[in-house]
Amino acid sequence: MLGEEELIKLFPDFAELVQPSGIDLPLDKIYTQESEGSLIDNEKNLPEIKEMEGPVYTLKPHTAYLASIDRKIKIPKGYSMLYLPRSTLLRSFVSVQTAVGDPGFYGTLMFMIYNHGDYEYKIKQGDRIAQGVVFKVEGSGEYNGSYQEEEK
Ligand SMILES: Nc1ccn([C@H]2C[C@H](O)[C@@H](COP(=O)(O)OP(=O)(O)OP(=O)(O)O)O2)c(=O)n1
Repeated sequence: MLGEEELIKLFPDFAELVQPSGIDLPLDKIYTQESEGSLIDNEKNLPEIKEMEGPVYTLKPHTAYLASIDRKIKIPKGYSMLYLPRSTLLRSFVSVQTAVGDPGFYGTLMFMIYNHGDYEYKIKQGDRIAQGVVFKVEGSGEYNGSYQEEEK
């Protein structure tokens, strides 16, 4: 796992968010689900989503949302990221569901937030919701999937 000094060099856009062994990831926007979706024979049909009005978002009980992370991220080739929820959210009955950040990925991270509680939960744009931890990958390939964006 990489520490602060390496992370600042590899993720300069996130310099002020670097922690001793990871990078804090701030919430940008929250989206609601607006239609059905499917995954059949690797044919993806993502549900339509609608941006909620911010900057303070109210998460209804027992409801799932998508959450985009502030600023685009570039994961350098040879490194992979895993995303873990901020424990304050877990202590508040809210989970952040994530997956793997592949070597070479560039774009906006999109996580799922679920309010497991019986009460509403309020969260503001800019607040940190997860921490990314970075690992060196031996013999790494490079991501070129459907969520890759073009670097400017
Ligand atoms: N919770 C997450 C986890 C990852 N990613 C980003 C970084 C990953 O490098 C990229 C692709 O993630 P996956 O490989 O998990 O996605 P799929 O396998 O579904 O997509 P593809 O078929 O394009 O590989 O999406 C994301 O936006 N949100």
